[in-house]
Amino acid sequence: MRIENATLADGRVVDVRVEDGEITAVGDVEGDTDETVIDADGNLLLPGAIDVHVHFREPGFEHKETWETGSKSAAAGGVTTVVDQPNTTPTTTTGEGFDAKAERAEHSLIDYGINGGVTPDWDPESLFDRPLFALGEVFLADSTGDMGIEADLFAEAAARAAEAGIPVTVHAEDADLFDESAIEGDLGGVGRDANADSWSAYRSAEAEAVAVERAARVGDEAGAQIHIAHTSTPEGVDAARDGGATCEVTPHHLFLSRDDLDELGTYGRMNPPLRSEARREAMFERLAAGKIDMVATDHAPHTVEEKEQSLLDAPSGVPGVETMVPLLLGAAVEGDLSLERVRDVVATNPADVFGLPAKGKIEAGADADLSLYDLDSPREIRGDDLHSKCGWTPFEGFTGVFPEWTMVRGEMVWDGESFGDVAGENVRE
Ligand SMILES: NC(=O)N[C@@H](CC(=O)O)C(=O)O
Ligand SMILES: [Zn+2]
Ligand SMILES: [Zn+2]
Repeated sequence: MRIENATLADGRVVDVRVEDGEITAVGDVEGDTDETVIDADGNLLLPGAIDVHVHFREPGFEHKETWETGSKSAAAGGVTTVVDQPNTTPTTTTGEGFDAKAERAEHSLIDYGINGGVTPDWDPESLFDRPLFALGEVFLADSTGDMGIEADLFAEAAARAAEAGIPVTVHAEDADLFDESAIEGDLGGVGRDANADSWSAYRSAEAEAVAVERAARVGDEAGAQIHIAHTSTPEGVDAARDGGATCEVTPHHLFLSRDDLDELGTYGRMNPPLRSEARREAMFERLAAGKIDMVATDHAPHTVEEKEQSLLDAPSGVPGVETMVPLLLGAAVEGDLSLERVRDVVATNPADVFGLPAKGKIEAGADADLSLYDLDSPREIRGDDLHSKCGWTPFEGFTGVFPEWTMVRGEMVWDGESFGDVAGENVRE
């Protein structure tokens, strides 16, 4: 197969040859009359995005998402590799738990990694026996699934991960610094009528910075590679960098703030919570300046029915895997971010940090995980148009640039209208 006349993020206009699922040449590629030709029409060709933080909910919560619906949503948003988190039922904290998830993951249309989690009753021996992507997300405070652990168990987990040579992804919030008084009294009605700003006051910014600092220090002492999940504050990002850890930011912490909670209500409840507009801007600046390693979505779908409850009863989390690249490209079109930066934070850097040499780049020898974008055709984001099972988005009405098509290892998984019959593979096997 030959992709003709594609513009890369660095501005080069090239042809790309794809053979047996791999990129074999980039540049002026000799024409071959026998092969399939895809005309890129001068549009932007990006390496498939790698989202190292999704919750595809299977096994256990198939009413929220499945590997099939989650991976379709990802593909339609230009994501070709995802990493799933352990707060499913059973939890991915034992070899058996891993196997149960691996069986479901065979329904994925895109490539994937499976993280192993830590709970007091985990079984590190059998868990580390499996092809883990990373240890994580390790919850230092309770979130969906109530998998928060104590300090000594975290230290033990970091030591074991160091021994096994795998990174540790940490959900860093310190529950001792949560402000319980913020969630007392009248928190409004259900759904969009709830006072979700209380959630942001409750799970304080300080609780993140302190936990990040500790995670980096404990990881350093254990000799473990620490990656901080969903940093939501500039203080958290700076603490990660100072402590020698890498970090990710979610699209919702880049594009939404406490100012949006009036409208979002419980649909804007997530952990860590939305922050002030000033902190959101500071996060965006750090991303643009190369101080945040990657964007990862923390795609955490819950149904409308579940969100239509009081602030304390509605579960935490928002979907996002399909809108990550579209929103970032929308920002690039506005001049807020360079295209190379978008490429780096969604593909190149996650591949580097997590050791995926065949992924995240457009060059000979890499997997042909690719997406094509027409930057002249941004469109309005609407929950109804997206493919997650949950059926809603916190970015309703925002503008995004969606892919014309997406391929995984040379196979068309999304052609802009329908999904191909592609079998995703575990990137660690
Ligand atoms: N982020 C969230 O608010 N929720 C996530 C769990 C998590 O990542 O903390 C979920 O699984 O629903
Ligand atoms: Zn988390
Ligand atoms: Zn998460």
